[in-house]
Formats: sequence, C-alpha cells, structure tokens
Amino acid sequence: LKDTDKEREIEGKVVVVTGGTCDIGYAIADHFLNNGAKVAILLDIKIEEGIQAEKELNSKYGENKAVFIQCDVTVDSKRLSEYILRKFKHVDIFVNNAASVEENEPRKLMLINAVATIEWSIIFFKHMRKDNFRGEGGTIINISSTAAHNIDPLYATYKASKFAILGFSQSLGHKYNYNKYGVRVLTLCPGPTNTTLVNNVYNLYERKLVEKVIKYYNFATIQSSDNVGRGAVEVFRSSESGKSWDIVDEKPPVESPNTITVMPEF
Ligand SMILES: NC(=O)C1=CN([C@@H]2O[C@H](COP(=O)(O)OP(=O)(O)OC[C@H]3O[C@@H](n4cnc5c(N)ncnc54)[C@H](O)[C@@H]3O)[C@@H](O)[C@H]2O)C=CC1
Ligand SMILES: CCCCC/C=C\C=C\C(=O)C/C=C\C/C=C\CCCC(=O)O
Repeated sequence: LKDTDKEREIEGKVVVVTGGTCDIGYAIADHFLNNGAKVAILLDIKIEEGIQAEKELNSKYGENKAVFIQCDVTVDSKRLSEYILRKFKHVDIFVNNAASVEENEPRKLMLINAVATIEWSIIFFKHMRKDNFRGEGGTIINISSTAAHNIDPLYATYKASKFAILGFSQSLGHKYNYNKYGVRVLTLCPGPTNTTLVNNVYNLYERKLVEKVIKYYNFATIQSSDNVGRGAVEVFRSSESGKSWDIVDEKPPVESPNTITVMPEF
C-alpha cells in the first residue's frame, strides 16, 4: 500500500471524537466504527450521556469498541492526551467536534470552539508527525460550519469561532506542512443539522429572522447527524490535506467555496 492509501484506511484505527456522545459527534464515531475502526474514544463533558453512548456503541459493535472518557476540552488537553497515549499507544484520527452556541458567554464559547480545537490539534499533530520519534502520521478532522462562509445578523461569536477553525485547519493542513510532516488536516462544514445545538436558534432569535436567513442561503432541509457521520467517512477516504468540505441538505460532501457570502441589508 502507498502511504496515502494507508492513511485513508479505517480498518484497525484508533479514533478520538470530542463532544462524541450525541448528535454529530456520536454519528461520526458510529460511522468510523461501522467502517472497521479499532476503537472510538468519546471525550465529552456530559457523564450520563457518555455512559449511555458507550453502552449503545458497544452493544452495536462489540465490547470495548467505544470508550467514554469524561473531559472538559478547555482544561483537560494535557492530562487526557497523555492518558490516552499511555493507554492506547497511538491515535490515528482526532476529531475536534465539541462546541457551544452560548452567545451570552463569549469567552467560554471561544475557548470551547476555537482555542480547544487549536490546542488539541497541535498536541495530536505533534504526536502524529512522521518526523517525530515513532510518528506514524494520521488525520485531524476539525468541525467548522457553513456559518464560516456567511456574514449575516445571527450568532456573531459562534461565527467568529467557526471562521477561526476553518482558517486554522486549512493553514495547518496546507500542502507544504503535509509534505513536511505527513499529517493530514481536514475541515468539515455541516449546514443546518437536527441536533440539540441547532434547536437553540429559536430561543435566541425571532423565528421570522431565522426563516429569512434559511431562505437566503437556500437550505432545502435540516439534515440528519447521520448524514454528517457518513460524509466524514467519505471525506476521510478521499480528501487531500488542507481541504474543507460542506455537508448540507442530506447530500454527500462537496468542496467548500473559498468565498464569503454577505447577506445584504433587508
Ligand atoms: N447542528 C448543526 O446544525 C451544526 C453543527 N455544527 C458543528 O458540529 C459540531 C457538533 O454539533 P452538534 O452535534 O450540533 O452539537 P451538540 O450540542 O448536540 O453536541 C456538542 C457536544 O459537545 C459537548 N461539549 C460541549 N462543551 C464541551 C466541553 N467543554 N468539553 C467537552 N465536550 C463538550 C456537548 O456535551 C455535546 O455532547 C459542533 O462543532 C457544531 O458547531 C456545524 C454546522 C451545523
Ligand atoms: C434552524 C436553522 C438556522 C439556520 C442555521 C444555518 C446554519 C447553521 C450552522 C450551524 O453551525 C448551526 C449551529 C447553530 C446555529 C448557529 C449559527 C447559525 C448561523 C447561520 C449562518 O449564518 O449560516
């Protein structure tokens, strides 16, 4: 097998997913296990959901296929990355998925969505680097959003965090870095997806305004988390480093536009 073929194989790989106990994160773990991953490690702040998610995935795929570790991504990166590497020896795929949409707690939102994503990416990039002692390469997948392509009146801080993730991931995953270090960095930009997080929108903004935004961007549907999980596996199997992929409207991934749409005044 060529290096790129090995890198794109899922069979036998160790996958870590932050915010992996529900919705999009859970669907990503589920699809990687379904395609032969050795183990999915779910890092999440929510204990009960974590125990439940581990149980469900183990009854679907077999004992010890899923491991829940309680984690606050904003404080636990050093302690838990060391623990994971001691216990599992190597991580092949690291997915930064955990997020907040709490606009009234901007510092916390930026710490979870942007700072933690950057810190965990750097830790596992170093671990995977092929020029490091025993570095075997690997893939980091960062979850941004179609909100990172748009300027409109909604979710200014959340958008800032998703713009940050997209810019960071495309730069870290740039072909130059990939050729030098052998670590792939990919970005996913899901569109509206039926999860706890998106259902928050109507608590914060008038229905009329949200409907205008949805209409402006021509979203046809609020897709399932399952479609994002499926898309993550498809992108993992086919994408070069540094690319970003939109997953929208229950359809397969398409490469993200390198443009920003500004919604006019209305
Ligand atoms: N739902 C949607 O329409 C879209 C979601 N996304 C992105 O997809 C990702 C997943 O979103 P959803 O599944 O919708 O969200 P969700 O709110 O359903 O799940 C997020 C998970 O992150 C965990 N989490 C939050 N703070 C944490 C912390 N400090 N430490 C550890 N875990 C923490 C939560 O406990 C939860 O399990 C996020 O990055 C989100 O921004 C992107 C585009 C659209
Ligand atoms: C009910 C759907 C509202 C429109 C949602 C559109 C895209 C959602 C992207 C997300 O990342 C979803 C997460 C929470 C809502 C946050 C931002 C909506 C911003 C919409 C946009 O400008 O693209």
